[in-house]
Amino acid sequence: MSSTDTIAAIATPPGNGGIGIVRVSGPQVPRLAQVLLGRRPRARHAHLCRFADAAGEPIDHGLLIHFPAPHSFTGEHVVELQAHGSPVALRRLLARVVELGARHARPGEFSERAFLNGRLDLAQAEAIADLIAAGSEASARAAMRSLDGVFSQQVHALTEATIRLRVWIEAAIDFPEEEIDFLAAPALAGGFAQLRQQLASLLADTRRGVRLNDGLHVVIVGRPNAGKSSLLNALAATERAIVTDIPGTTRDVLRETIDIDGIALTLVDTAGLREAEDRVEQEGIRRARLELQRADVAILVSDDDDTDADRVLLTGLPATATRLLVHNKIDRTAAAPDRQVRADGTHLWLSARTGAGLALLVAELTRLAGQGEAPAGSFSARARHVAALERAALALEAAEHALTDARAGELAAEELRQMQHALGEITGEFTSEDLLGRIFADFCIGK
Ligand SMILES: Nc1nc2c(ncn2[C@@H]2O[C@H](COP(=O)(O)OP(=O)(O)OP(=O)(O)O)[C@@H](O)[C@H]2O)c(=O)[nH]1
Ligand SMILES: [K+]
Ligand SMILES: [Mg+2]
Repeated sequence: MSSTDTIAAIATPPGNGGIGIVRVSGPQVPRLAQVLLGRRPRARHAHLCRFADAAGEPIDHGLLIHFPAPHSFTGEHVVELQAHGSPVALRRLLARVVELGARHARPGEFSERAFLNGRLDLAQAEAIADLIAAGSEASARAAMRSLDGVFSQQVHALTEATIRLRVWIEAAIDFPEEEIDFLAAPALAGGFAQLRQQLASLLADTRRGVRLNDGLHVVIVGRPNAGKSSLLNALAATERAIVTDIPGTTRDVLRETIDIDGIALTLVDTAGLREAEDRVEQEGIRRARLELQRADVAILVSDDDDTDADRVLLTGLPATATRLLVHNKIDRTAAAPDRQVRADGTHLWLSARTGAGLALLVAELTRLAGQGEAPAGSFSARARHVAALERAALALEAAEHALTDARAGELAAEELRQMQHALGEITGEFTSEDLLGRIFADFCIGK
């Protein structure tokens, strides 16, 4: 699949720097490079070049490197123009390239072409964006492993195993008159068990990969005035959130990222939960509940003034999140900092105002972040990969049921086909334009 148009973009970040690069990809590149250089460039050779506009007026001096198709990042003809990192000069250089027949690239369009030309699969392309966006060393290492194909290889191995099982079942359906009933063979049950285990292990690694990538999502909720914003400020050691003694002070969702042991932790402060009359506050409460659904860790802050209301809030916490129940303002009662693990979650007694007991909470968060601590070989992943693996797990379960409960071989084979499809969505063997559009739109321009 090769594109008919040629794309161009400034590939270096905006601002002034030592070097800036204009990248161009597509069929017009050989002609365009020849015009810029004044002769045919040699492949992968750094030519010193005087870049000039149509009238011959110099734009900058720099290097021109031609990567002929298919040995380039995109798999197409690519030329890189390395100039000085002057935004004005780079814009002029880009304008010159556009004048010569290229068009402005959309965000992620180079990577999209690399994917469409089979230079890398979809999970690898996503890893490029994740590497660029990595906020910690752990996440950068993990993204690099995904870019190297560590994650994709495991998905492929699982796909292969799925296909083997499917072929077995389809063969058994096609030859029902065989002496042996292949659908009841112990080897088949063994194959299912192995596949199930392989999938579960990949799902666990992928979930950790998402956490490495996105960090831990910690959402702070509670009644108005419980001290949620005070707690965010104390943890982040900033005066990020407004704190007043007026209930309903926080109305929007506030985020602050902190780093614990190389894992990024996103702290989210939310509007106090209550029956609000005010429309703005109601909207804040709605957003707070939405945030809660995405939480890895939910911190329910209370000041023990209305324990009935807190009990109601406790039942509203999502089952998927780890619960920490913070009893704030111990300075008012002179109680000592404490930690107790109870049936409904881990309880902590502290004071956001004086900082007493705050270390207990930090230790708790460190422990939770540490669970995501990457063993050697961890790769980065995205929520969409987890969703695909979960769909694969459902299909696998259905296939096994179809076979053991109803001996419905055709149904089982169909479910395994669904499973294979779900796995193929991760690496991009099966995609929709819509999905590709969404993925690459989040990339930077020039990548
Ligand atoms: N004594 C004492 N007061 C505290 C403590 N933490 C917060 N407060 C006070 O409690 C009041 C409310 O604090 P906020 O942090 O604004 O509470 P909130 O939960 O964010 O409130 P809303 O945003 O209105 O829902 C303020 O007057 C704080 O100074 C604490 O540990 N001890
Ligand atoms: K308040
Ligand atoms: Mg607040």
